[in-house]
Amino acid sequence: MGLLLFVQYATLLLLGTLAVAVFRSLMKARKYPPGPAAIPVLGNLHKLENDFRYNYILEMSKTHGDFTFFYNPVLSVLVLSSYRAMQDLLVNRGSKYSDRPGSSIVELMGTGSLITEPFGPKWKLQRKLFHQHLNKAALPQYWSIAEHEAKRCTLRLQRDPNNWSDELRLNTTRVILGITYDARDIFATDDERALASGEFLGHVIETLSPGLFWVDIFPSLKYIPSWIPLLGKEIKKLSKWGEQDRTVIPKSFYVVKGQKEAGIAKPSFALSLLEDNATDERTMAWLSASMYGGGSDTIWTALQAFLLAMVLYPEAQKKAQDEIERVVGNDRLPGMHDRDSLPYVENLIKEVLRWWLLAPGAISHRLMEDDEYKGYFIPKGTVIVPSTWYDERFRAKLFILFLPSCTSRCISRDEEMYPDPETFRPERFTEPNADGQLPLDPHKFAFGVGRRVCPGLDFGDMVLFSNVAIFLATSTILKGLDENGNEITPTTVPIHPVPGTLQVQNRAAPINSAPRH
Ligand code: HEM
Repeated sequence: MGLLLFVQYATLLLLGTLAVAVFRSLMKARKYPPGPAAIPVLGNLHKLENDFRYNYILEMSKTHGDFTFFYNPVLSVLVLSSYRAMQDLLVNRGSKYSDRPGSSIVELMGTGSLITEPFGPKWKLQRKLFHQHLNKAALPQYWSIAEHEAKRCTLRLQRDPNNWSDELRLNTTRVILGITYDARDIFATDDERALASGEFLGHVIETLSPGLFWVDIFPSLKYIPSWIPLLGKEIKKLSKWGEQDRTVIPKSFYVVKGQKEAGIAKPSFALSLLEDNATDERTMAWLSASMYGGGSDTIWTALQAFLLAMVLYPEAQKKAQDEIERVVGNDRLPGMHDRDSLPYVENLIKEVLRWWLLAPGAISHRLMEDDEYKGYFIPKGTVIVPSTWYDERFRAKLFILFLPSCTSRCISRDEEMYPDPETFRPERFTEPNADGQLPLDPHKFAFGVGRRVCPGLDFGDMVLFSNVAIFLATSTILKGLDENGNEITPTTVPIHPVPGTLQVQNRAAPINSAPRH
């Protein structure tokens, strides 16, 4: 071995030893929250990549308690596994824990949305505008559109249950784009506006997956020329997404603006923003786009979960149908005014939210300053994951990343709170535990916790009720049959059952009758 080579090896060895020593002293000096064992330099975040599965995190939370820390020198992740930890950090320390990852990506793409907006005054204003239109008192104006679409969807499902997933998708798209832009002329899921909104949502989701992009970790990389291998490719991809979204997404908003100027605009969220001159036009356009971003996939998924639960748990379906028949009768459809008189249906909706909620809107937060919790140090910039469920779409490319998909999966499987948690049982919400407490209403976590809690909660819940009540009053969903006449039992994972696995039968209330308002 030449002298030069020897010196090189020796230097490397020295640097390595130094790195390990620095790492060890850092880990010692700072008492990080519990997590799997860390290795020098990489920390332990790489463990998530190996087996970032719901079970793995559940396992971790059993070992480490309410929170598990995945350390890495450039990006750490704190997974919150209990409602208590979420309350402590996201609610009680909301001013520190309400930022989002991904802001440098959004900046690079030149897009926007309430979902990705960094915590601050601009975010606050947008929340206020959202709230003005989607608060509880504002909801009655949307009842008829939600019910109309629920009836339309049910009718189409009765005619062709094979297409159920697309029909539910179309239903939520028409409701959301309907209230946002009065765009009700969407008749298929491949409508340009629906497709563009769906793609935009996909981009938002990826943007929010912490560490999926290097530029999110090192924002100055955005200046890297696109011809540089690997990193340049990332910049190119994000720039292309940005261009695509910027070209298509604001279009619907400007259609409404044109209609307003021509005096032919019908009431919509976008029109109200324009009439109130609520903020600058660009922000209004992206804020309107956030409606679809936040509301479409979430309601769609909850409705799929509802159908799946009805197929797998026919006794729950029957009980809900009996209640509707008893309270509402068979001459008309159930409406929002009936809601308080339908406790079983109400609990069924809670159970849907608990049992299977894949909320792509379940979004991680970013800690804005160093913090200490229960004696542990949590560094500024740590990504806070108030949920612990894996979804393929959020899979990270690099050893440092991943993301959650659902705020509720772990809490929803808390056996103390929800005994036999994998079973769908609406009755559980009427059964007090040994301390006389009823189980936590899943609305309290399925829509997020803290200052960034879903601003579409009441609206989304209203759309869910309309669909569930109208569907159950008019239809029964059954397992489909294979070519030999044998029942097909859809699986719960993945959530989407294959077309052909369901049958929908007409029943009781006539679909064309009106709900009572
Ligand atoms: C079943 C229906 C829905 C579920 C389960 C759901 C769930 C969620 C969750 C878990 C979050 C993240 C909260 C957090 O970061 O802590 C969220 C955020 C959000 N949701 Fe929803 N959502 C639903 C419906 C809707 C609807 C109908 C809209 C709009 C019309 C909407 C708009 C939003 C927006 C804009 C955000 C981001 C808020 C922010 O970052 O400040 N969501 N949602």
